[in-house]
Amino acid sequence: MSCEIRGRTLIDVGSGPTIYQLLSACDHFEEIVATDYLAVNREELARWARGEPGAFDWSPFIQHVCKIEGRGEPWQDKERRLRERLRRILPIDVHRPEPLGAPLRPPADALLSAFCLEAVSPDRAAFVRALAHVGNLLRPGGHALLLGALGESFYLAGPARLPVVPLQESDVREALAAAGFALRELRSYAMPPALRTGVDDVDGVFFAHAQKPLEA
Ligand SMILES: C[S@@+](CC[C@H](N)C(=O)[O-])C[C@H]1O[C@@H](n2cnc3c(N)ncnc32)[C@H](O)[C@@H]1O
Repeated sequence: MSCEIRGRTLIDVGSGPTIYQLLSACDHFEEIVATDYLAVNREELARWARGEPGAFDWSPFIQHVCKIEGRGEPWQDKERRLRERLRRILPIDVHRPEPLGAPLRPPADALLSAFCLEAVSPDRAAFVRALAHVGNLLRPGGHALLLGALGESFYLAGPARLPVVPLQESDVREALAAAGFALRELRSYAMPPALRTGVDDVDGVFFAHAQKPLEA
């Protein structure tokens, strides 16, 4: 993560039941706010944060992240740090202009969202609106880091076939501009054949770093 992306609060939009996306980010913020629409996902995250028996075992993922970060940090230290910093797990609906139901106080220094906005938006116009809504959680000058699917129209979650709005890189670029963000970096990666397992029809993933402009 770029050394300029740090601060007091990071909000993760549509966390699901997962923490992989927070493992490196948690070193750069005092507080992590996780969010999800579904109570079942928030409860699973809370079980992990409390270290309850039976919660999903993220330790192999934490060990792997420590290895690729290459600082020789014991993985237990990172696990402890993320648990300490993950203080709030809140309900969210990105389709509302006020996604948390009330303003985040203080607004976040950075926003992270992985595979959420395109998965919950029925079309590109709704994706743009969702981006603008989550932008309301950020302070002026705050950073948005988005990870998402390209060219995906569905994914399977157990027996459910969930629709996704298929995006091209140009759609991501245009949506960020239309939602009022300044694009800093956009990278795309093609999905290697070995990862095309049939649980979705994703073509690739994008990584976007954008910034909310400073107020005039
Ligand atoms: C594909 S999952 C991604 C979860 C996680 N970020 C990850 O990378 O694995 C999309 C998430 O969006 C959540 N979601 C569904 N509707 C939503 C809404 N209206 N607002 C915010 N999140 C929503 C789902 O509950 C789900 O956890």
